[in-house]
Amino acid sequence: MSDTLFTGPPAEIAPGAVHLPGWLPPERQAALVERCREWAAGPAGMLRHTMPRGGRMSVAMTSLGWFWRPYTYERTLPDGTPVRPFPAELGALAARAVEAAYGAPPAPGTPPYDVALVNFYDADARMGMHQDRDEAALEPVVSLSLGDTCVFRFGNTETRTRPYTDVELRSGDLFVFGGPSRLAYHGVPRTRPGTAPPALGLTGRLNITLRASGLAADPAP
Ligand SMILES: O=C(O)CCC(=O)C(=O)O
Ligand SMILES: [Fe+2]
Repeated sequence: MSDTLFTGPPAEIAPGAVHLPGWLPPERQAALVERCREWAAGPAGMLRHTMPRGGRMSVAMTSLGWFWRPYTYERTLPDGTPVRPFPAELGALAARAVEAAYGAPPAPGTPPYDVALVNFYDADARMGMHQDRDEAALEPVVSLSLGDTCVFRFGNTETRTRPYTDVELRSGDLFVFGGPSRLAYHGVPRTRPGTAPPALGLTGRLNITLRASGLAADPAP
């Protein structure tokens, strides 16, 4: 099947929420999967976080730039080890993604993209409806999907429930949500195991979100 079958024009799913199918070419997808393998190796590793009420997330994740755990960003890992730095290549990717979604790159002087969450979904992993609201900045969230297709549920800012739109996110798809949709509830009710492009050598789904934390890199002591 042609990879270009799924490339298409940007689709506005909600005001400020844009889906760009097949935005990342296959060779860039493969390179990014390799980078994810490096990032997953440490020092934080892929963690399935425990939620405040005791449940364990089914998605395994690591973060770059800042250490995310429910529901905060920290400058170091729990044992004091520095967090793996946010790679410059991801900052450049975020800027290109914002431009592709909205027609203009992030304005000069806006809070920089400085944190990436790398999420891994095995066949059983899901992510419940939530808002991305641990950031102190409201720059758009940039989301890249690799590997298995998933159902991405994109809702509204008021409730975890309807109205929402289910979108299939395939390997290479870009989804950007900002502006009036920046705090919309969203989640991943399921993936479609075995749908990853074979050339990626990936069993499961990776999702990378790029965000501006809005947090000071070197807060005053
Ligand atoms: O896996 C996805 O597509 C969504 C991930 C997500 O919502 C998050 O990391 O906050
Ligand atoms: Fe999210």
